[in-house]
Amino acid sequence: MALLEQSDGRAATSRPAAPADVIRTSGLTKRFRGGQLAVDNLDLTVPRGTVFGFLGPNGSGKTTTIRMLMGLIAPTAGLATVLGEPMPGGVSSVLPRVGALIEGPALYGFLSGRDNLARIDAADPTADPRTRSRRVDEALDRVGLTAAAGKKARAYSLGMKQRLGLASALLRPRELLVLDEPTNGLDPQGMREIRALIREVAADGTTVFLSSHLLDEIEHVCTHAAVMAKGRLLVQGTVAELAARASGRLVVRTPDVALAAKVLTGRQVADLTSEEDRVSGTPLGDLELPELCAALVEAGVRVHGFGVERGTLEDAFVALTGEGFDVAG
Ligand SMILES: Nc1ncnc2c1ncn2[C@@H]1O[C@H](COP(=O)(O)OP(=O)(O)OP(=O)(O)O)[C@@H](O)[C@H]1O
Repeated sequence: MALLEQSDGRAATSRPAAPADVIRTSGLTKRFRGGQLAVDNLDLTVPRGTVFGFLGPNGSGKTTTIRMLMGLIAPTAGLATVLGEPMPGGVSSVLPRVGALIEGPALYGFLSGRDNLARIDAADPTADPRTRSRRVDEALDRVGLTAAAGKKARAYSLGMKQRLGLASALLRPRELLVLDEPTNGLDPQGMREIRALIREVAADGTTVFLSSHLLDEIEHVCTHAAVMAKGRLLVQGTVAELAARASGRLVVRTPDVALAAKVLTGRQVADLTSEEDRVSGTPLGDLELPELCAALVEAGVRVHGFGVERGTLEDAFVALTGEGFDVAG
Protein backbone atom coordinates (compact mmCIF):
# COMPACT_ATOMS: atom_id res chain seq x y z
CA MET A 1 0.00 0.00 0.00
CA ALA A 2 1.35 3.44 -0.91
CA LEU A 3 1.77 5.77 2.02
CA LEU A 4 1.78 9.51 1.62
CA GLU A 5 5.12 11.02 2.59
CA GLN A 6 5.11 14.22 4.61
CA SER A 7 7.80 16.82 3.93
CA ASP A 8 9.74 15.60 7.00
CA GLY A 9 9.72 12.07 5.61
CA ARG A 10 7.23 10.60 8.14
CA ALA A 11 4.32 8.60 6.82
CA ALA A 12 1.04 10.48 7.10
CA THR A 13 -1.63 8.17 8.41
CA SER A 14 -5.11 9.47 7.88
CA ARG A 15 -7.26 7.81 10.54
CA PRO A 16 -10.96 8.29 9.98
CA ALA A 17 -12.72 10.08 12.83
CA ALA A 18 -14.17 7.62 15.37
CA PRO A 19 -17.91 7.24 14.81
CA ALA A 20 -20.09 8.85 17.49
CA ASP A 21 -22.07 5.64 17.93
CA VAL A 22 -20.11 2.50 18.73
CA ILE A 23 -23.05 0.20 17.95
CA ARG A 24 -25.88 0.79 15.51
CA THR A 25 -28.39 -1.73 14.30
CA SER A 26 -31.22 -1.26 11.90
CA GLY A 27 -33.99 -3.78 11.38
CA LEU A 28 -31.76 -6.42 12.94
CA THR A 29 -33.64 -9.71 12.99
CA LYS A 30 -32.80 -13.30 13.92
CA ARG A 31 -35.11 -16.19 13.30
CA PHE A 32 -33.67 -19.55 14.33
CA ARG A 33 -34.09 -22.61 12.18
CA GLY A 34 -36.86 -23.97 14.38
CA GLY A 35 -38.84 -20.84 13.54
CA GLN A 36 -38.17 -19.03 16.83
CA LEU A 37 -38.06 -15.24 16.25
CA ALA A 38 -35.42 -14.33 18.85
CA VAL A 39 -34.72 -10.73 17.72
CA ASP A 40 -37.36 -8.80 15.83
CA ASN A 41 -36.52 -5.71 13.76
CA LEU A 42 -34.14 -4.14 16.28
CA ASP A 43 -32.97 -0.51 15.88
CA LEU A 44 -30.37 0.10 18.56
CA THR A 45 -27.97 3.02 19.03
CA VAL A 46 -25.17 2.93 21.57
CA PRO A 47 -23.39 6.30 21.83
CA ARG A 48 -19.62 6.35 22.42
CA GLY A 49 -18.55 6.89 26.02
CA THR A 50 -21.69 5.49 27.60
CA VAL A 51 -22.26 2.59 29.96
CA PHE A 52 -25.16 1.07 28.10
CA GLY A 53 -27.47 -1.40 29.81
CA PHE A 54 -29.26 -3.91 27.61
CA LEU A 55 -32.12 -4.94 29.81
CA GLY A 56 -34.77 -7.57 29.45
CA PRO A 57 -36.21 -10.66 31.08
CA ASN A 58 -34.67 -14.07 30.33
CA GLY A 59 -35.34 -15.13 26.75
CA SER A 60 -35.96 -11.59 25.47
CA GLY A 61 -33.20 -11.81 22.84
CA LYS A 62 -30.23 -10.12 24.53
CA THR A 63 -27.68 -12.88 24.03
CA THR A 64 -28.79 -13.47 20.45
CA THR A 65 -28.32 -9.74 19.72
CA ILE A 66 -24.85 -9.75 21.30
CA ARG A 67 -23.87 -12.84 19.30
CA MET A 68 -24.90 -11.04 16.09
CA LEU A 69 -23.00 -7.89 17.12
CA MET A 70 -19.85 -9.92 17.72
CA GLY A 71 -20.20 -11.72 14.39
CA LEU A 72 -20.73 -15.12 16.04
CA ILE A 73 -24.01 -15.70 14.18
CA ALA A 74 -25.40 -14.06 11.06
CA PRO A 75 -28.63 -12.07 11.18
CA THR A 76 -31.65 -13.27 9.21
CA ALA A 77 -32.26 -9.66 8.14
CA GLY A 78 -31.13 -6.14 8.93
CA LEU A 79 -27.79 -4.49 9.59
CA ALA A 80 -25.42 -4.26 12.54
CA THR A 81 -22.50 -1.83 12.66
CA VAL A 82 -19.86 -2.01 15.40
CA LEU A 83 -17.17 0.69 15.68
CA GLY A 84 -18.26 1.94 12.29
CA GLU A 85 -17.88 -1.41 10.48
CA PRO A 86 -20.65 -3.72 9.33
CA MET A 87 -20.81 -7.10 11.07
CA PRO A 88 -20.13 -9.94 10.57
CA GLY A 89 -18.02 -8.71 7.61
CA GLY A 90 -15.84 -6.46 9.77
CA VAL A 91 -14.98 -9.10 12.37
CA SER A 92 -11.24 -9.19 11.75
CA SER A 93 -10.73 -5.45 12.13
CA VAL A 94 -13.41 -4.85 14.78
CA LEU A 95 -12.85 -7.67 17.27
CA PRO A 96 -9.29 -6.67 18.26
CA ARG A 97 -10.76 -3.34 19.39
CA VAL A 98 -13.50 -5.01 21.45
CA GLY A 99 -13.21 -6.87 24.74
CA ALA A 100 -16.02 -9.35 25.06
CA LEU A 101 -17.17 -11.59 27.88
CA ILE A 102 -20.02 -13.75 26.68
CA GLU A 103 -21.45 -16.73 28.54
CA GLY A 104 -18.60 -16.86 31.05
CA PRO A 105 -14.85 -16.86 30.45
CA ALA A 106 -13.22 -19.86 28.77
CA LEU A 107 -10.59 -20.83 31.34
CA TYR A 108 -8.39 -23.86 31.92
CA GLY A 109 -8.91 -25.01 35.50
CA PHE A 110 -5.50 -26.70 35.68
CA LEU A 111 -3.66 -23.48 34.79
CA SER A 112 -3.07 -20.60 37.18
CA GLY A 113 -4.86 -17.30 36.64
CA ARG A 114 -1.62 -15.81 35.34
CA ASP A 115 -1.00 -18.71 32.93
CA ASN A 116 -4.57 -18.52 31.65
CA LEU A 117 -4.06 -14.87 30.77
CA ALA A 118 -0.68 -15.58 29.17
CA ARG A 119 -2.29 -18.29 27.04
CA ILE A 120 -5.07 -15.92 25.92
CA ASP A 121 -2.52 -13.20 25.17
CA ALA A 122 -0.41 -15.67 23.16
CA ALA A 123 -3.45 -16.49 21.01
CA ASP A 124 -3.56 -12.86 19.88
CA PRO A 125 -1.32 -12.60 16.81
CA THR A 126 -0.94 -8.86 17.28
CA ALA A 127 0.34 -9.15 20.90
CA ASP A 128 4.12 -8.75 21.23
CA PRO A 129 5.47 -11.76 23.24
CA ARG A 130 8.29 -9.62 24.69
CA THR A 131 5.79 -7.44 26.59
CA ARG A 132 3.40 -10.29 27.49
CA SER A 133 4.28 -10.64 31.16
CA ARG A 134 3.88 -6.91 31.71
CA ARG A 135 0.44 -6.92 30.04
CA VAL A 136 -0.64 -9.94 32.08
CA ASP A 137 0.55 -8.42 35.36
CA GLU A 138 -1.17 -5.12 34.62
CA ALA A 139 -4.45 -6.89 33.78
CA LEU A 140 -4.23 -8.98 36.98
CA ASP A 141 -3.57 -5.84 39.00
CA ARG A 142 -6.47 -4.04 37.36
CA VAL A 143 -8.98 -6.68 38.49
CA GLY A 144 -7.41 -7.19 41.92
CA LEU A 145 -6.12 -10.72 41.30
CA THR A 146 -2.38 -10.12 41.76
CA ALA A 147 -2.26 -12.01 45.07
CA ALA A 148 -4.20 -14.98 43.65
CA ALA A 149 -2.43 -15.01 40.27
CA GLY A 150 -0.48 -18.20 41.02
CA LYS A 151 -3.51 -20.22 42.13
CA LYS A 152 -5.09 -22.72 39.76
CA ALA A 153 -8.21 -21.26 38.13
CA ARG A 154 -10.33 -24.20 39.33
CA ALA A 155 -9.72 -23.00 42.90
CA TYR A 156 -11.12 -19.57 42.06
CA SER A 157 -14.55 -18.50 43.26
CA LEU A 158 -17.12 -17.62 40.60
CA GLY A 159 -16.44 -13.92 41.23
CA MET A 160 -12.68 -14.45 40.79
CA LYS A 161 -13.29 -16.37 37.55
CA GLN A 162 -15.46 -13.54 36.31
CA ARG A 163 -12.74 -11.02 37.23
CA LEU A 164 -10.17 -13.14 35.41
CA GLY A 165 -12.49 -13.11 32.39
CA LEU A 166 -12.61 -9.33 32.58
CA ALA A 167 -8.83 -9.23 32.85
CA SER A 168 -8.61 -11.26 29.63
CA ALA A 169 -10.89 -8.73 27.92
CA LEU A 170 -8.67 -5.93 29.21
CA LEU A 171 -5.27 -7.31 28.14
CA ARG A 172 -5.07 -4.52 25.63
CA PRO A 173 -6.80 -1.12 25.55
CA ARG A 174 -10.30 -1.49 24.14
CA GLU A 175 -12.73 0.95 22.62
CA LEU A 176 -15.70 -1.21 23.55
CA LEU A 177 -16.32 -3.78 26.24
CA VAL A 178 -19.28 -6.15 25.72
CA LEU A 179 -20.42 -8.08 28.77
CA ASP A 180 -23.26 -10.59 28.75
CA GLU A 181 -24.82 -10.80 32.23
CA PRO A 182 -21.48 -10.07 33.93
CA THR A 183 -22.76 -10.56 37.48
CA ASN A 184 -24.91 -13.62 36.88
CA GLY A 185 -24.54 -16.09 39.74
CA LEU A 186 -22.33 -13.83 41.85
CA ASP A 187 -22.92 -13.10 45.51
CA PRO A 188 -23.52 -9.45 46.53
CA GLN A 189 -19.82 -8.86 47.23
CA GLY A 190 -18.83 -10.32 43.85
CA MET A 191 -21.47 -8.16 42.16
CA ARG A 192 -20.15 -5.03 43.86
CA GLU A 193 -16.60 -5.81 42.73
CA ILE A 194 -17.57 -6.37 39.10
CA ARG A 195 -19.73 -3.23 39.05
CA ALA A 196 -16.90 -1.13 40.52
CA LEU A 197 -14.60 -2.50 37.84
CA ILE A 198 -17.08 -1.63 35.09
CA ARG A 199 -17.25 1.95 36.38
CA GLU A 200 -13.45 2.18 36.40
CA VAL A 201 -13.16 0.88 32.85
CA ALA A 202 -15.82 3.36 31.72
CA ALA A 203 -14.06 6.22 33.52
CA ASP A 204 -10.97 5.40 31.44
CA GLY A 205 -12.97 6.11 28.27
CA THR A 206 -14.07 2.63 27.18
CA THR A 207 -17.70 2.34 26.10
CA VAL A 208 -19.34 -0.52 27.99
CA PHE A 209 -22.31 -2.48 26.67
CA LEU A 210 -23.70 -4.89 29.23
CA SER A 211 -26.75 -7.09 29.22
CA SER A 212 -28.63 -7.72 32.40
CA HIS A 213 -31.98 -8.86 33.68
CA LEU A 214 -31.35 -6.90 36.88
CA LEU A 215 -32.88 -3.44 36.99
CA ASP A 216 -30.93 -2.58 40.04
CA GLU A 217 -27.72 -3.23 38.14
CA ILE A 218 -28.72 -0.95 35.27
CA GLU A 219 -29.80 1.80 37.66
CA HIS A 220 -26.51 1.68 39.58
CA VAL A 221 -24.00 1.21 36.78
CA CYS A 222 -25.42 2.50 33.49
CA THR A 223 -25.84 5.93 31.95
CA HIS A 224 -28.07 4.64 29.13
CA ALA A 225 -30.35 1.66 28.67
CA ALA A 226 -32.50 -0.19 26.18
CA VAL A 227 -35.34 -2.46 27.20
CA MET A 228 -36.12 -5.67 25.34
CA ALA A 229 -39.14 -7.93 25.65
CA LYS A 230 -39.93 -10.92 23.43
CA GLY A 231 -37.25 -9.99 20.90
CA ARG A 232 -38.43 -6.42 20.43
CA LEU A 233 -36.96 -3.14 21.61
CA LEU A 234 -39.45 -1.32 23.80
CA VAL A 235 -37.50 1.83 24.55
CA GLN A 236 -33.97 3.23 24.72
CA GLY A 237 -32.50 6.40 26.18
CA THR A 238 -30.64 7.72 29.19
CA VAL A 239 -31.43 6.03 32.46
CA ALA A 240 -32.71 9.36 33.80
CA GLU A 241 -35.10 9.75 30.82
CA LEU A 242 -36.39 6.22 31.25
CA ALA A 243 -37.01 6.67 34.96
CA ALA A 244 -38.83 9.93 34.24
CA ARG A 245 -41.32 7.97 32.10
CA ALA A 246 -42.58 6.23 35.18
CA SER A 247 -45.74 7.90 36.31
CA GLY A 248 -45.39 8.96 39.91
CA ARG A 249 -47.58 7.60 42.65
CA LEU A 250 -49.78 9.79 44.76
CA VAL A 251 -49.07 9.29 48.45
CA VAL A 252 -51.39 10.53 51.18
CA ARG A 253 -50.24 10.31 54.79
CA THR A 254 -53.18 10.17 57.16
CA PRO A 255 -54.52 8.34 60.21
CA ASP A 256 -57.86 8.01 58.33
CA VAL A 257 -56.69 5.41 55.85
CA ALA A 258 -60.05 3.76 55.08
CA LEU A 259 -61.84 7.06 54.51
CA ALA A 260 -59.02 8.40 52.33
CA ALA A 261 -59.07 5.23 50.22
CA LYS A 262 -62.82 5.62 49.72
CA VAL A 263 -62.49 9.24 48.58
CA LEU A 264 -59.60 8.45 46.22
CA THR A 265 -61.42 5.47 44.69
CA GLY A 266 -64.35 7.76 43.96
CA ARG A 267 -61.99 10.07 42.08
CA GLN A 268 -60.37 7.66 39.67
CA VAL A 269 -57.24 6.86 41.64
CA ALA A 270 -56.25 3.29 40.75
CA ASP A 271 -53.95 0.60 42.22
CA LEU A 272 -54.66 1.76 45.74
CA THR A 273 -52.53 0.33 48.50
CA SER A 274 -53.22 1.12 52.12
CA GLU A 275 -50.74 0.87 54.95
CA GLU A 276 -50.99 1.83 58.60
CA ASP A 277 -50.79 5.58 58.06
CA ARG A 278 -50.66 6.08 54.30
CA VAL A 279 -52.60 5.40 51.13
CA SER A 280 -51.02 5.48 47.70
CA GLY A 281 -52.27 5.06 44.18
CA THR A 282 -52.04 6.20 40.57
CA PRO A 283 -54.29 9.09 39.53
CA LEU A 284 -55.98 8.11 36.26
CA GLY A 285 -58.29 11.00 35.53
CA ASP A 286 -57.30 14.56 34.74
CA LEU A 287 -58.31 15.76 38.17
CA GLU A 288 -55.70 18.19 39.43
CA LEU A 289 -53.81 17.35 42.59
CA PRO A 290 -55.12 20.39 44.54
CA GLU A 291 -58.69 19.23 43.79
CA LEU A 292 -57.90 15.75 45.08
CA CYS A 293 -56.42 17.22 48.23
CA ALA A 294 -59.44 19.48 48.71
CA ALA A 295 -61.79 16.50 48.27
CA LEU A 296 -59.96 14.58 50.99
CA VAL A 297 -60.11 17.49 53.41
CA GLU A 298 -63.79 18.10 52.62
CA ALA A 299 -64.59 14.48 53.40
CA GLY A 300 -63.01 14.92 56.82
CA VAL A 301 -59.71 13.09 56.12
CA ARG A 302 -56.91 14.42 58.32
CA VAL A 303 -54.21 14.98 55.68
CA HIS A 304 -50.76 14.87 57.29
CA GLY A 305 -48.91 14.61 54.01
CA PHE A 306 -49.84 14.78 50.34
CA GLY A 307 -47.58 14.48 47.32
CA VAL A 308 -46.36 12.53 44.32
CA GLU A 309 -43.41 10.17 44.72
CA ARG A 310 -41.21 10.02 41.67
CA GLY A 311 -41.39 6.70 39.84
CA THR A 312 -38.39 4.40 39.81
CA LEU A 313 -36.84 2.75 36.81
CA GLU A 314 -38.55 -0.41 37.97
CA ASP A 315 -41.99 1.25 37.78
CA ALA A 316 -41.22 2.42 34.24
CA PHE A 317 -40.05 -0.97 33.05
CA VAL A 318 -42.83 -2.95 34.65
CA ALA A 319 -45.30 -0.54 33.01
CA LEU A 320 -43.54 -1.00 29.66
CA THR A 321 -43.11 -4.75 29.69
CA GLY A 322 -46.12 -5.73 31.74
CA GLU A 323 -43.76 -8.09 33.51
CA GLY A 324 -42.10 -8.04 36.88
CA PHE A 325 -38.35 -7.78 36.90
CA ASP A 326 -35.91 -9.47 39.15
CA VAL A 327 -34.75 -6.42 41.03
CA ALA A 328 -32.54 -8.14 43.56
CA GLY A 329 -29.01 -7.07 43.23
N1 LIG B 1 -29.66 -21.53 18.93
C1 LIG B 1 -30.97 -21.31 19.14
N2 LIG B 1 -31.90 -22.01 18.47
C2 LIG B 1 -33.22 -21.80 18.67
N3 LIG B 1 -33.71 -20.89 19.54
C3 LIG B 1 -32.84 -20.15 20.24
C4 LIG B 1 -31.41 -20.32 20.09
N4 LIG B 1 -30.79 -19.42 20.92
C5 LIG B 1 -31.77 -18.75 21.56
N5 LIG B 1 -32.99 -19.17 21.15
C6 LIG B 1 -34.30 -18.65 21.61
O1 LIG B 1 -34.36 -17.28 21.29
C7 LIG B 1 -34.99 -16.54 22.36
C8 LIG B 1 -34.07 -15.45 22.85
O2 LIG B 1 -32.97 -16.05 23.55
P1 LIG B 1 -31.74 -15.23 24.10
O3 LIG B 1 -30.78 -16.22 24.72
O4 LIG B 1 -31.23 -14.31 23.07
O5 LIG B 1 -32.43 -14.37 25.23
P2 LIG B 1 -31.77 -13.59 26.46
O6 LIG B 1 -32.55 -12.34 26.60
O7 LIG B 1 -30.32 -13.49 26.29
O8 LIG B 1 -32.11 -14.54 27.66
P3 LIG B 1 -31.12 -15.21 28.72
O9 LIG B 1 -30.80 -14.15 29.69
O10 LIG B 1 -31.98 -16.30 29.29
O11 LIG B 1 -29.95 -15.75 27.92
C9 LIG B 1 -35.37 -17.55 23.40
O12 LIG B 1 -36.71 -17.90 23.22
C10 LIG B 1 -34.46 -18.72 23.12
O13 LIG B 1 -35.08 -19.94 23.50
